[in-house]
Amino acid sequence: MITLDLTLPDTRYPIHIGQQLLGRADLLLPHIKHKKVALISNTTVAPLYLANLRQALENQGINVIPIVLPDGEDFKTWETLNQIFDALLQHRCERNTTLIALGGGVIGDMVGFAAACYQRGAPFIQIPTTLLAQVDSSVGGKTAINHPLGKNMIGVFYQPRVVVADMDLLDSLPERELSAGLAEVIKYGLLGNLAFLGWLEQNMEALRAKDKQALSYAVQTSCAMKADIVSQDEKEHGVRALLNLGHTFGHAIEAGLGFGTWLHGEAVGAGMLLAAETSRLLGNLSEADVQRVKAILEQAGLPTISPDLGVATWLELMSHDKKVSDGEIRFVLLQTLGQAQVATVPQDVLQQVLTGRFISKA
Ligand SMILES: NC(=O)c1ccc[n+]([C@@H]2O[C@H](COP(=O)([O-])OP(=O)(O)OC[C@H]3O[C@@H](n4cnc5c(N)ncnc54)[C@H](O)[C@@H]3O)[C@@H](O)[C@H]2O)c1
Ligand SMILES: O=C(O)C(=O)C[C@@H](O)[C@H](O)[C@H](O)COP(=O)(O)O
Ligand SMILES: [Zn+2]
Repeated sequence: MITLDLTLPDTRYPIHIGQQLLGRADLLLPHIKHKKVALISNTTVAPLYLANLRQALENQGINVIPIVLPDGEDFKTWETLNQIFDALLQHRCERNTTLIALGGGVIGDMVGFAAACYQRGAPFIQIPTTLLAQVDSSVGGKTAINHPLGKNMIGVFYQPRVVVADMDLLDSLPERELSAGLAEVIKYGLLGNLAFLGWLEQNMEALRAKDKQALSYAVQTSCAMKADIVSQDEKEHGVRALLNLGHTFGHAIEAGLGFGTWLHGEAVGAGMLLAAETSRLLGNLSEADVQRVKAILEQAGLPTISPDLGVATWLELMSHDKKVSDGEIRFVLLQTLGQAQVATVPQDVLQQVLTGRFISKA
């Protein structure tokens, strides 16, 4: 096991990465101050892993309240959030009851939001069970639910007390979900670490075969980069926006097609290619660079052609992006491969991208 540290002005927390960690109550106990926890998961993950973790905690004298939510991005809503609050209140959970998120990014984002709101702030712990959640969503404290008009529109920044990423939990992860997680991993290479991008190109087969060493290295490198960025800019006033590479386009795909139609990682992957194409049209990337981005997405098993939403719909959806400032859409683009920046894009360039070769013609 290796442990990274995320240090912020008001808090710091460990990110444990390794194998056989799910039963390691000793990693959680220092962060659980009262002897009651709400263990929150979904109908897919709970049957696989909830009992194991529950037993480990109960063996230490912890009272565990299991809460099992419906599964899916389309359940990242007020209604599901309210189910958490109903259960917490019915079981007389207190302000000091720790909420544990056991699941992918949807569970993590909702449990974090619930924890931030419940009695004005209960402690919470992230136990990410997808690659995407292990490399990205469990770290950094962005929590949210969706709104029909846009992704993650209602939420707060609220940090977990500890993150435990167990590579063994990925054994049961479907191939499509693994690929979706790889999109966020590739994102780190593109936005700030060219050497890592090269490593990913060399090791993509091992990652897709769920080689534990390769996965562990990818999770460590991703979390180290995210922790470094978040520690400089917790609330996204500056450099943290770079973690949004591909997301302005990607969130439009998710909302435009209906949440859950394309996976978040798939939409981000296709969005990163649109960002690369935009960067080429602005003179920053070469055609070879764009083809390199396309190739690594294909290697990861990700789609590279975005749905044709129609330019007006694209623009309308992207106008809700959280980086919009004074009505102007701000994109994360590439200066070179391995270096990102936030920039606006002239309308004619945007029009070209949204009707171009990476948009479905069907
Ligand atoms: N807060 C952040 O910084 C941040 C970062 C990236 C993404 N996100 C959010 O995360 C969400 C996407 O997360 P995700 O890709 O983990 O999706 P997800 O949470 O929907 O999980 C994907 C699917 O895999 C299942 N699953 C989870 N773990 C499993 C396991 N070990 N074995 C078998 N099945 C398993 C889930 O039940 C679900 O069906 C999006 O809502 C996105 O907006 C947030
Ligand atoms: O942690 C961040 O910052 C990110 O932007 C990570 C993204 O991968 C993630 O999808 C995030 O939820 C998107 O943020 P949003 O502010 O655009 O909703
Ligand atoms: Zn993301």
